[in-house]
Amino acid sequence: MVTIQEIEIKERGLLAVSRAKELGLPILVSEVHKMDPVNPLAFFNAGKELYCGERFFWKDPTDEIVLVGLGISKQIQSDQATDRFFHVEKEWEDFLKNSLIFNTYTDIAVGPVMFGGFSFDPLKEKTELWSKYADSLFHIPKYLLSIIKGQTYLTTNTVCTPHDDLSLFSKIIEERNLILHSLKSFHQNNTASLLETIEISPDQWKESVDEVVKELTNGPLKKVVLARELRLIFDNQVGAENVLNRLYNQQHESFIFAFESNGDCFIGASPERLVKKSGNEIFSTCLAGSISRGETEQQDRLLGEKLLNDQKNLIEHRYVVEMIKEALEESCEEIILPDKPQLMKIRDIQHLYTPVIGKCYKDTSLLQLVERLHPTPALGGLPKNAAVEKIRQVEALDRGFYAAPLGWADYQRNGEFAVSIRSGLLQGEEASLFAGCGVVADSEAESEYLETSLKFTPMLRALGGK
Ligand SMILES: C=C(O[C@H]1C=CC=C(C(=O)O)[C@@H]1O)C(=O)O
Ligand SMILES: [Mg+2]
Repeated sequence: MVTIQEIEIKERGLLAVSRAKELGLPILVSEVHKMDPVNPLAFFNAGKELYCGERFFWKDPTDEIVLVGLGISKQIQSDQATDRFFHVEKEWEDFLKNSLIFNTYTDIAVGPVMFGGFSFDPLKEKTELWSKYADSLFHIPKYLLSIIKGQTYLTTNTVCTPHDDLSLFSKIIEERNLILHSLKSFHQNNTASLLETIEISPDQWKESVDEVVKELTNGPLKKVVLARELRLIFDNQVGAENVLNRLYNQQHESFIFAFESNGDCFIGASPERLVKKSGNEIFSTCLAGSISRGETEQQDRLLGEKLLNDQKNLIEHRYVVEMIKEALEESCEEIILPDKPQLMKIRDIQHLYTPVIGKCYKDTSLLQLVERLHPTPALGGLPKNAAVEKIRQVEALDRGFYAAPLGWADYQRNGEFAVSIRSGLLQGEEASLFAGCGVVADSEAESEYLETSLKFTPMLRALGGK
């Protein structure tokens, strides 16, 4: 268990109270403690009573970084479309400016960390579906569990206003003890059964693929990613912890994420990194081009070989590589990427995959990189702006946070964003699942339709529908 140095916390509290009064501003006090190992799912679950609707979960594919946040000590949110990445970064940096950070550890992703993301397209008309998520939305949690390369840390973030006194810190100690004492291992309880699965306008979607294919043949558009929705109806509230637990066990090779906001939960298992920044090292992923897994080892290998040699999929992939390379070249003094894609095999699907690494210039920020990259042609298309406009016009779906950057940034300018695909939005007794595919001049509506069906599988299974 964590050694809770209550006296120390109160001393720090005094310092914060006097600083907040002196500056007339809210002050963040952030403290990091090392802990014995904690099951991250149990930590998420421990917040069910006190912090339901204010939790997040993140795990990268290698388990190097696992983050679980409970409560909201500060929220950064806006529906502003212009310069949205810049504004989030500015608010984050301003918030950190006067903070008191007590962190003696060198690992990344401990101390003040913001978690959240952006909508796919802030200019698309918002529907009721995504009314609980602002176009830019980040939470700095009250309690952050960070498991970094197997080491466990607990960060406690307290925002102290000029009107607060020391009692604020006594309350925090009490609350924290409550969470730590309620950490018991998580047991799956299946309270919601699937009643109905509704495909949202599949014929209309196929028609839009045909329409886009015609345009692609005549240029200048080269690729447009089109997405659709599957709506699931249950007999009871769908518990985020149950779905998360299943994704964690069933899709462990992916980024696993959950992000609650105002009672809804955006959740998924994405295989695709947008960008990671650790110091000045940059990692990105080109992922586009898909085929199913085989039933036998041999069939699986043949399918993989077919994908590696398939012109339509190679083109779909090449557009992504070209764009990511170009975007990163602007910010990096050096980038390295293989000249041919390899296969990424995950539970239900295999993809063409090209990893990219780079070294960015000293003054490059993570959100600048996110802005340059989003959306890559794996989610938007090529050319970028024309493709996003086309999606805005022809796609019936309100994508919200689907296919958009979701991730974390720490106070030392490190962070990672995945592209939130293979995802769904839990809303009480309903869930909306999203899947899209890269439409190029050689695309056929029926096979793109089947590809999107395959991409629903991981979320469907986690929701008990497979
Ligand atoms: C847009 C999605 O997948 C993208 C990522 C990998 C492969 C893709 C494809 O082959 O079409 C898509 O570009 C999705 O899963 O919703
Ligand atoms: Mg595809």
